[in-house]
This record gives sequence, C-alpha cells and structure tokens, in this order.
Amino acid sequence: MAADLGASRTRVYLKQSGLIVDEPSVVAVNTKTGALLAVGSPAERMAGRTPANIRVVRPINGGTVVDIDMAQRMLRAMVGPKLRRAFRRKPLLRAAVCIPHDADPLARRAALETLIGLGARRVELVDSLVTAGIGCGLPVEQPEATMIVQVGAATTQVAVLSLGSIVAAEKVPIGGETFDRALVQHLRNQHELLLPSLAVRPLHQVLNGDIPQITEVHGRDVATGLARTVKVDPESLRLAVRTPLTSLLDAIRAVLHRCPPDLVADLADRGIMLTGGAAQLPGLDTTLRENTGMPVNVAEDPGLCAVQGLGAMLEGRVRPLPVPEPAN
Ligand SMILES: Nc1ncnc2c1ncn2[C@@H]1O[C@H](COP(=O)(O)OP(=O)(O)OP(=O)(O)O)[C@@H](O)[C@H]1O
Repeated sequence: MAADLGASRTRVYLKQSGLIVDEPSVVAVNTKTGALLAVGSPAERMAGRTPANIRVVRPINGGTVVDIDMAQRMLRAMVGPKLRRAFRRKPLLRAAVCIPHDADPLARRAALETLIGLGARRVELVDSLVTAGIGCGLPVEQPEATMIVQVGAATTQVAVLSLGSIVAAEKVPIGGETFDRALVQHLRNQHELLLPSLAVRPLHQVLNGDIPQITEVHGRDVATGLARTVKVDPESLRLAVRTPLTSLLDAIRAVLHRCPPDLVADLADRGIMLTGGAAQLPGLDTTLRENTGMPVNVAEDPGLCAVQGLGAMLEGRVRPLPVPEPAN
C-alpha cells in the first residue's frame, strides 16, 4: 500500500489495484461519544455547519500527521473493505508513505506510527519530491537535472533532482490555501466582505488575467451580517496574491542559486515541472514562466503524481529511493 497523506487530500494506492482512495483529509466525530460520523468528502461538507456535539478534524497539516489516532481512524474508514481483502490475501502488509523533503524526526515517527497502527508490518518513508518526480514521468535517475515545484494545499516544495537524489531543495509555507486566504483577507480588509475559502475559487482567474474588468463579488457584510455585493477591481486582487507568488518565486531562485552551473544549464532547456493540486491554479504556470524565463509544464493530474510515483516504486517499476536519515 502506498499513501500520500496531504493536508488537503489523502491518497492511497494499492498494489495491483491502483488508486483506491482520493478523498479530503477530514474526519467528523461526535464529541460526546467519540464515534466517527463521517470521513472524506461527507465530513468536509459538514465543516462550519456542525452542532456543538460534532467536531470536524483535519488530522494532517502540511504533509505531517498531527493527530495519529484520528489519522488512523480516517485511513481505516477510507480504505475499509479493500484493505481487508488485501490482508486476507497477504497478511504481512508492506506500506510506503511519502513525506516532505525535510520532514523532522517527529513527522517521520508520526507517519510510521500511523501506518503501523493500521496493521502494516513494514513501512518505508520516501521523499515526496522524488515520488512526485517519478509520478509525472521525469527522468529522475538520469544524470541530468530536472526541477520540480510541488504546490500543495499548505506548502510548496521546490527541488532540483539528478541521479535519483535531491541536489537542492526548498520548502515554503505557501500553497493553494494561502492564495485563497490572501483573497479572503483582501475582501475582508478592503471591502468588509466575508467569504468562505471555497467561494473565492472563481477569483483565481485573476492570476490568468481572465478577469479584465471590475467584477462583482457576493458575500456577507462583516458588520451587519447581511448579504452584500461589492464591485472589485481585478488589479487589486492581483496585488493581493502577489505576496505568496513572490515567496514562491524566491524559493525557486534560492534552489537555482544553490545548483552547480552545469545542472542549471540542463534546466534552461528542460524547465520546471509543476505538480501538486494547486499547480492547477489558473495562470500559475504562465506567471512562473514570465518571471523565471524558463519553460514551465503542468503535470497531468498534478495532485496524484506523488502517490502514483510511490505506487510505481511499490510495484517495482522504479528502484525505491528511501529518505536519508536527518543529520541530527
Ligand atoms: N483545479 C484547481 N484549481 C486551483 N487549485 C486547485 C485545483 N485543484 C486543487 N487545487 C488546490 O490544490 C490544493 C490541494 O493540493 P494537493 O492535493 O496536492 O494538497 P495536499 O497534498 O493535500 O497538501 P500538502 O502537500 O500541502 O500536504 C488545495 O489548496 C486546492 O485548493
């Protein structure tokens, strides 16, 4: 079993079955009885709409399991009968989990314990940058440089890979949720309008330049609580997302800076591969292309690259590359 435990989504790949889970990493529990009420999409739909006795929990944060017990219950409920069938066939379950490049010992321990608690006898931790590189078809084992920018929900990881290992990498706390939050904050501060994160998604088009004129946004007035519509200048929205975009560009520049010149020359031809769910932010690829002068490609199904790459390793289609132990 291969698992990608993301802040936003949990993906599970079962050997010889393929992708069996791709669900939001969300659990709803009854606070009085402790009973699990829902996991995945149904639990996510409950967020913000629950009575006092129901709590909606996200057990994973920035690629790290922060609530091991809840993560195990979530995984057990999601994988359910399919995993039980796998156990019947082969009692010694082998599992692999992809973890962020610079995961600290606590994060590594939490990922291990989550899978061991699920019944896995042997758990391997693999760098998610390597698995995403494999999953999107980059020749990571060749002696040529490839650059991957993995834009998740809460974090972006940037790396240059060559000969199956990471030459330079950087992680910044910027992801799809950061862009949503920047837009929500802007509307709140400048227009006194409240919107849930999901409602700002159509405004992502500003990154693409697809909102050329003043646009109307519907929300709730901060003071009165009543429904209100405001007219928003698209240029101000573009300014609102400039800060996260700049941090992302700084991370790319920092990684390029640390790369040997020969590898940077490879990258000028090959360019950047964008993976992670938020790689689909409209116009992100164009913005990165314009600001780096390098070719930028968005992977097919960018959110699935990491788990597909891990699945390929598990099935022996690619040599496994375990994460080296941290120095300290
Ligand atoms: N079509 C889309 N357009 C814009 N953003 C998208 C789209 N699809 C997904 N996203 C964004 O991608 C993010 C989720 O990406 P992904 O599934 O890679 O995250 P994750 O692996 O759970 O997170 P992390 O890597 O931070 O732990 C969310 O913020 C979501 O809003």
